Amino acid sequence: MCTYSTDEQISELMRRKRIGVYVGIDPTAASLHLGHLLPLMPLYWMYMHGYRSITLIGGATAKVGDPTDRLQTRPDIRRADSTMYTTKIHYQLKRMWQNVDRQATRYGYRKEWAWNRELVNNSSWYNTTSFAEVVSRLFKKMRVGPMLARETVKRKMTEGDGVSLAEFVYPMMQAWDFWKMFSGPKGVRMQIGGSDQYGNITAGIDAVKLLRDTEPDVERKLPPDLLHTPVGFTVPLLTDSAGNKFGKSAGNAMWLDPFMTNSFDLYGYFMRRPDSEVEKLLKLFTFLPLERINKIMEEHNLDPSKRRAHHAVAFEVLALVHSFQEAQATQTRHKQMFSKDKPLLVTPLSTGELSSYPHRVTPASSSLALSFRPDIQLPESLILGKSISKILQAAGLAESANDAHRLVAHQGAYVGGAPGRTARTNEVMREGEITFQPVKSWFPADTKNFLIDGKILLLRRGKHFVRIVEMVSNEEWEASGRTYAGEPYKGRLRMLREQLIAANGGKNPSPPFSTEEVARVGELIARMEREGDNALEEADTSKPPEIKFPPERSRAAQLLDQYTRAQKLNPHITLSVKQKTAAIDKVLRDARQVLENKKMMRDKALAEASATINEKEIAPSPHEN
Ligand SMILES: Nc1ncnc2c1ncn2[C@@H]1O[C@H](COP(=O)(O)OP(=O)(O)OP(=O)(O)O)[C@@H](O)[C@H]1O
Ligand SMILES: N[C@@H](Cc1ccc(O)cc1)C(=O)O
Repeated sequence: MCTYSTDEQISELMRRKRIGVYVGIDPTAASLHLGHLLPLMPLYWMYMHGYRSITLIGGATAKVGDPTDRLQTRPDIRRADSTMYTTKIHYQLKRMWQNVDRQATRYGYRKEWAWNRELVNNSSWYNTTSFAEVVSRLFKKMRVGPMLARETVKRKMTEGDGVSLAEFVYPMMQAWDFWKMFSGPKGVRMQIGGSDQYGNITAGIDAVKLLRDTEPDVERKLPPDLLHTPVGFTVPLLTDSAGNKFGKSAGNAMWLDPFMTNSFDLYGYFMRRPDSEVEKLLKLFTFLPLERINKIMEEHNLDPSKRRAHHAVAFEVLALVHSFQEAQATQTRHKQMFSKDKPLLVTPLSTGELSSYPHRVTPASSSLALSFRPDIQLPESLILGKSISKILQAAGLAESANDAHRLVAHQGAYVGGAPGRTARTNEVMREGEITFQPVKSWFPADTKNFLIDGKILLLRRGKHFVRIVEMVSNEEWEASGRTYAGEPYKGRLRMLREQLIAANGGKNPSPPFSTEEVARVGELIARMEREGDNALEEADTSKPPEIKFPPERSRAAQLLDQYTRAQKLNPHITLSVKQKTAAIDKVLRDARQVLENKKMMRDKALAEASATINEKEIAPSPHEN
């Protein structure tokens, strides 16, 4: 770790004052990634030791884009995307903060009054600070020479596509954030970042000192002593095997969004790390005390093939990023998959997977928040033509239209827009900032007043369940073959039934699907949603599951029963008809295989039985003669 103040100064500052500390992240992609955890871990540690800890979303800075270590200017982000990224990252950070509390309890830390955390967005001050203020307070005093001498600026100017004025002042925007939180009640004294942020953080420290020392308002002037000294530190960068920084720009990120990198793959990433790295990873990525890490390493070294240390780090990261239950479920699946006794064909649904289905909308459940897909698409005919209750239901935020009505009546649903306004008078929220107002019943035609960039609608149930709805044209929706909850003439039951029949050559399967088969369809569809068509291939390798036939009842009643179960397992299907049919087809093939095996076995058993009978008939009985 590298500090921009001596270690002694920093220790003394932290000993004498509960300083505020922050990590900033620009929402320039739809998710955080593993690399972000590295600066966040020391922030979390400081939180657990009573320092005011702040995660800052760079809603304003993202509009410029940090040029550090880049040769090409970042492409502009469309407003709709930037709203989506900001919202998603906001809720990811929020969920991780909740998990930090849970992990801290697991490790015996007791939450105290001093534990203080905050999630802020720099748009909140950039949208109100005047340009003249920044120019006169900061730009006027900053010297261009040292800024021009920065390696990253020189390289981009000579080897890259040049440096725009906005990019040139980017470090000053970051510095202004530092100053805002340094001089205000947050009392921020420290900024943490990856080692690529060294230049920005040191530039920030210089700027904060300058702003502190040139404060014109005597009432606000802070003394230049240790307690009012900005400091910073950087953490090493997480790199891939070729030494490239892990991140969005390099295109090698392991995303923390389970829909972008599923839990199984995230776990697998840690399982594949070389033995030489794993101890370091345990120290960087977990809250395990050092003695525990030493113990784990001792046990690991006794039999490295068991990869004990790898499992430990993978488990801890998943518990922090997703949830403890998800970590447990993924670990079980991983062990089953790679255990020496052959893998199960159907890995059990994890807690997260099971709770991902909107019929379980219970805002208190954390694992639901994990698998609750925040970004979805819905057609224009719904968004612009139907009531907000219908939209809430279709977005999976309400179980039924009635539930949605109740929700709206009790002001439990929110829509992204300017606070204090109504559907009639709403103004789109300020760029880079995410604000909500309670949903009130309004005419369907008014929903358009909440559309950001003409196509994004933000909806929220309670505090945590957010949906970023992208409105697509009706043609696109039809072509995708998707359905939404409550869509007229497209009940999932009806569609699934039609597809099952279609997959069976136009006839009702005979015998009808068993409960296990229907469950498998549901599971395969859920996995395909997350993993793509690979889910089918993976499941292909071992023997099909044992199928129990349902008791004799009317075939129609049984079918209906099974479709209902399938729907419950996965009512929010966003796969195309083709993909769903493929899943069903696969289950049918397996079922046929089982039937054939059973038939073969039955034939064999019959043949053996008849041979025995024949033998009996032929062999003379001991009593004969
Ligand atoms: N691979 C990584 N290892 C360590 N820290 C990282 C890594 N990637 C990002 N960070 C840190 O996370 C913080 C926020 O980074 P941010 O998302 O704003 O940019 P970024 O991920 O570096 O983006 P890009 O890849 O587009 O440059 C910074 O402190 C940055 O140094
Ligand atoms: N510049 C940082 C993000 C950041 C933005 C604003 C800040 O105040 C701090 C950090 C990065 O791109 O990695």
